[in-house]
Amino acid sequence: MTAAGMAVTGAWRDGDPVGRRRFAEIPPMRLERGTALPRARLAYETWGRLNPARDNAVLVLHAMSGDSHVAGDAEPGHPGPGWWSGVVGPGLGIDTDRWFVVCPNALGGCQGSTGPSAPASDARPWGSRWPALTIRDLVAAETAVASALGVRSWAAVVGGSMGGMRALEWALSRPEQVERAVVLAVGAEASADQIATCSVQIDAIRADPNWQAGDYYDGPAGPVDGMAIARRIAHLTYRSAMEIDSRFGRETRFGGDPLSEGFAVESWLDHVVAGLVNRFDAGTYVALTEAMNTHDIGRGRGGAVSALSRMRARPTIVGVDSDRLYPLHQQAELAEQLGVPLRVVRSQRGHDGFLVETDQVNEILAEALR
Ligand SMILES: CC(=O)SCCNC(=O)CCNC(=O)[C@H](O)C(C)(C)COP(=O)(O)OP(=O)(O)OC[C@H]1O[C@@H](n2cnc3c(N)ncnc32)[C@H](O)[C@@H]1OP(=O)(O)O
Ligand SMILES: N[C@@H](CCO)C(=O)O
Repeated sequence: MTAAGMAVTGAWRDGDPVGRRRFAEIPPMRLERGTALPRARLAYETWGRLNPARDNAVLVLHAMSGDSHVAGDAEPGHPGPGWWSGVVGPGLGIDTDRWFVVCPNALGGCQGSTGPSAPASDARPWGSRWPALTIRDLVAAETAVASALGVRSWAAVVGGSMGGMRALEWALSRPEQVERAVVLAVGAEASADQIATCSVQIDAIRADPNWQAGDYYDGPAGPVDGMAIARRIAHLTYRSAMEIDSRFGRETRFGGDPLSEGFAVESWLDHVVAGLVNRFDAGTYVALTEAMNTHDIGRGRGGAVSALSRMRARPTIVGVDSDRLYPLHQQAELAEQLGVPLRVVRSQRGHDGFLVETDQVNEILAEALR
């Protein structure tokens, strides 16, 4: 299970290939907890064209480990294809022949946006000095991208999981700027179960001696073992027990003796976790996971029901029937409170169903954007 030999941080660094990323400067901002964030930027990518009326812009928001590369092939700076390349593109659910699609890397991220691995004013990584964020801070930062592009309002804000948290917050905090909100695989607030699951992941990273209180960037090794454990925990919550059991059963690593070589499911976890650890920064993992724990659309708004009653955007609420992390009843409650039908993705793939069930997601998105 050792992650020895992995990179200290998978964060994007100045000098790495920029690819199609562009950058929006964020003016100094006051974070929700009162801390000042002096200077920051968001990396973003766009597809399609903003029309002369500037009314065809769609903001797509990624989940915790995603980035700005929502569509297209692998390219310099992005070793894999876009994380929703089956959903965003010409003729797809978010049709880039019609829509001007914008996808920013979240504040606190590690793929070009300012986050713990990025240089602070003294040119050293923020590390332990990085301020705690809320989901509302992420949304406040994203307004800089709209300003940079001259987008006054979004025809739609679309996101799943942590992206869905931000889509909800965009619609509630800036109602005049969001015409449609498409919210997938999330609820109105982080539940105790979700907070607990996130907290043990943070604990695993912080318990790694190479975490160094968040100031590991100059050291020989980052907290790769802690992050590998965190991602194992997370990945299991992203998939369903039914899928894992039916895919792997008691199959062994190499088809031989289970008493000597262990199980195929362990080898799968090793593989998917190594991918994440190599491309992602532990400081960002902690910062964004903590931000997800703050998710609560009702905070300061008289509770979730009161908040939702003020929604002006046309909502589409989508859940995955086998999601054990953000279970379907949470989307059912959102849909009921908003008075819209719940859209259900049928899948064995659990929470990740919103990423992989592209046919169903395309159909729902095409309808939501019609
Ligand atoms: C909205 C967002 O922004 S999220 C951002 C995108 N998310 C991520 O990138 C998170 C990490 N990735 C994932 O969670 C997943 O890859 C998904 C959800 C995107 C796609 O899931 P799937 O295609 O079902 O991948 P799955 O979990 O089956 O893993 C397949 C990999 O495991 C490997 N694998 C399968 N069985 C085994 C095994 N027994 N031993 C070792 N490796 C195995 C496959 O070869 C494949 O490898 P590859 O990805 O290098 O080609
Ligand atoms: N697999 C996705 C789902 C999280 O919601 C991710 O890693 O971001």
